[in-house]
Amino acid sequence: MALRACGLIIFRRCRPGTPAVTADGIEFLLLQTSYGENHWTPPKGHVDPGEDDMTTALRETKEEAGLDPDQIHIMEGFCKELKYTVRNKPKSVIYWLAELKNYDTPVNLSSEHQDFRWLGLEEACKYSVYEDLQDTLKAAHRFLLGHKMVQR
Ligand SMILES: Nc1nc2c(ncn2[C@@H]2O[C@H](COP(=O)(O)OP(=O)(O)OP(=O)(O)OP(=O)(O)OC[C@H]3O[C@@H](n4cnc5c(=O)[nH]c(N)nc54)[C@H](O)[C@@H]3O)[C@@H](O)[C@H]2O)c(=O)[nH]1
Repeated sequence: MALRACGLIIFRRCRPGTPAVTADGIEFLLLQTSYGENHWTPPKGHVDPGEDDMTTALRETKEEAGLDPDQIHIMEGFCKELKYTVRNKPKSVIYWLAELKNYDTPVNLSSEHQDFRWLGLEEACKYSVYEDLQDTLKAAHRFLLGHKMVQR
């Protein structure tokens, strides 16, 4: 059976009236593992037995980034599944998209990660290296640009 993991692509938008760090004001959160290849991904992790996918995504976001469900807003209509192979086993990762409500909310890492960055799309794609994750970030970015009118 395929390994299954779920997570959240967390983004934040610059505060109105302050200079944007990126051209469009959108920044994505990536975490760097403290083990293995020290790779960068959004917060995510394995689904525990009996756990539903969204519960996993929220739990891992809390454990890995220190962000509570009430500090983020899940964007309706965006969900992507990535399929890749880890140690010769198929793995499926489901990502939803979530906005950090307050730009200044601090990120608190667990021992599983050694660093984090808020990055514009171009930089986020450089850090994430995997083509499928890059495509997912680009899709999330396109989705957000289409949602400009409902910016909260
Ligand atoms: N010491 C040590 N310990 C480890 C290691 N490994 C795990 N632990 C322990 O496991 C716990 C983590 O548990 P959770 O948090 O529940 O799970 P996940 O978040 O799912 O975490 P993983 O890191 O297992 O899974 P991936 O991120 O999927 O990376 C696996 C490989 O897949 C590739 N890869 C990654 N992302 C993409 C992508 O988007 N696209 C593509 N195409 N490929 C991608 C890349 O080649 C990468 O090397 C930790 O606490 C550790 O104790 C390790 O090597 N050494």
